[in-house]
Amino acid sequence: MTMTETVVEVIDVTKSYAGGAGVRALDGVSVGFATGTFCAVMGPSGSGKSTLLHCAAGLDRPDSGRVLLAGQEISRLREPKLTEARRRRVGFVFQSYNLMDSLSVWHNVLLPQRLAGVRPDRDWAREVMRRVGLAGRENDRPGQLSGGQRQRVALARALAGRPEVIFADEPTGALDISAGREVLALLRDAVDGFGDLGSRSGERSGTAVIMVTHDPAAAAWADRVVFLADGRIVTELADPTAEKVAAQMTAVSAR
Ligand SMILES: Nc1ncnc2c1ncn2[C@@H]1O[C@H](COP(=O)(O)OP(=O)(O)OP(=O)(O)O)[C@@H](O)[C@H]1O
Repeated sequence: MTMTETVVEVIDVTKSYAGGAGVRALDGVSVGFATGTFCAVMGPSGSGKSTLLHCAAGLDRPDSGRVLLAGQEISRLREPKLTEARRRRVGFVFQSYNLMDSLSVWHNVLLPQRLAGVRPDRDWAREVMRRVGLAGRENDRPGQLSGGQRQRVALARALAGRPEVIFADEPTGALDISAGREVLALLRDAVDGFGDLGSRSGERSGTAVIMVTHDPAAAAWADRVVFLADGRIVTELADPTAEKVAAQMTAVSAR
């Protein structure tokens, strides 16, 4: 059973930004994210959610503290080793899709592997396209697709590399409720089962998802919600419902 293994471990991380009054965006954050689980990160605007996501994903470097990705300390890695670790283990889904409009859907999905110099696994990429409901749209350009379809391409791109963890920053922020729900259901599926098909060893149950969101209904798809305020983790919730998350957000915002 791999459920209790930790895929991302953030240990006493601090991060400040030079501008303004020297804001401490993260103030000694320690949190672990288990393999094959879905965790939402919530908190008021400016509480440090994106900074946490970026530090945990190796997109940004902490001032102090450590980040372990699948046991490897990425907070100490320099380029190009950091990029390599990210490409090997991590998928990303952003609010604004971040697709290349000049490339077909298919080439967008394969792009991270191409950039990593890995031979793309086309059979798996086709399977992933089917899973996200976009089989047959491979030759379309992103501009021909709806927002929800574009985000599903972004998810296919993330899954195509068989990541151990997908970092999602407001993945439903630009979508209407029904398109958002489809994306959340797919993230849930990726955690619950896509990994069985995608895993090389066959041992792993699914990919982990770490998702920043402002929406209690989106957070309710997760197994666990951690709440940030002023750069610290203040509380967390297991088996969330939208109502419980909204109540906790109100309490956290009133601090
Ligand atoms: N590049 C930057 N330069 C200067 N300050 C920054 C930068 N990025 C974030 N900050 C500051 O760090 C703090 C945490 O920001 P962060 O974006 O992580 O919060 P957040 O919880 O994701 O906010 P939001 O919900 O509004 O996206 C804020 O005070 C923000 O103004």
